[in-house]
Amino acid sequence: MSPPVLEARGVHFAYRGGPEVLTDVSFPVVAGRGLGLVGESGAGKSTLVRLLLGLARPTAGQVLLDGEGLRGRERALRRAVQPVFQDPYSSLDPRQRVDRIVAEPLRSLGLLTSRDRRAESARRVAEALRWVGLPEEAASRYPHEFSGGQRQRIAIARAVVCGPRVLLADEPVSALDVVTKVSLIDLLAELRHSRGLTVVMVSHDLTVVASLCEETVVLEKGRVVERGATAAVLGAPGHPHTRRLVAGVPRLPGPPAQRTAEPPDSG
Ligand SMILES: Nc1ncnc2c1ncn2[C@@H]1O[C@H](COP(=O)(O)OP(=O)(O)OP(=O)(O)O)[C@@H](O)[C@H]1O
Repeated sequence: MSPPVLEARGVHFAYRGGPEVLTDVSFPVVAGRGLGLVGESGAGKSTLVRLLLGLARPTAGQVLLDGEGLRGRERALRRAVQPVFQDPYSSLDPRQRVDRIVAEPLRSLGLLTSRDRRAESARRVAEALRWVGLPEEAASRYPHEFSGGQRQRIAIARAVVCGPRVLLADEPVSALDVVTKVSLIDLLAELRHSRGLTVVMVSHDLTVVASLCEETVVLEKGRVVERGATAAVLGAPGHPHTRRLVAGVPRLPGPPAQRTAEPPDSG
């Protein structure tokens, strides 16, 4: 059996001089199975994302890509795992045009190999923009010319342009209004199928996790307190922390109860 595409194995982490913020965290990311990372603010989700992206090293334990440690494999990791961050305003360089922003992974990973690299880059950027539902002419514009939802699409185009296997999304929709949020979730679901992407998603919003992820890992104060199939973890939570998270999901009020029809006046 092939190893998980990505795995945290006995991961511990402390920021310099600080207390441990992740303790013995282990879980596999199985190719094709979306994984949600949930937990209260400060639980360590974003820190874990940084470790999974190789932006910081565990103080003990390991992050594995295809069953092997990351040391010396930074390029393979970047090729396989691409991030999408929360804030579509700060994550795109306002001085660069969209074509340059989206092509960045192609350039930095040395993936433009044909003789006419400009043409190859333009073709691949146009293709990525199409995958995320943006018109080709978006390539020649600047980030400030787009709405928040469109900017997040640009960030997703940049993430998928190099054909990664995993999209690691840290609160990718939490800065957006509900309608835009739903359309982006639909886009991520579609990319999962059309591009064969495995999505790992950090979200405060359990409904987002439930709609996109087959597996869920629940973190509390840097420890995994529950993990498994999302339907089981969120549907019938076994740990008090998960029960609190589930109980905190706001529910829309139902339609007003229909007034029972008055019996016809027989009088
Ligand atoms: N750069 C840093 N230096 C020191 N401590 C940090 C740093 N970043 C985060 N922490 C601490 O690490 C712990 C975990 O933070 P982290 O941001 O990973 O949690 P989180 O679950 O992503 O929270 P949120 O949902 O609010 O984003 C917290 O106690 C936080 O204060």
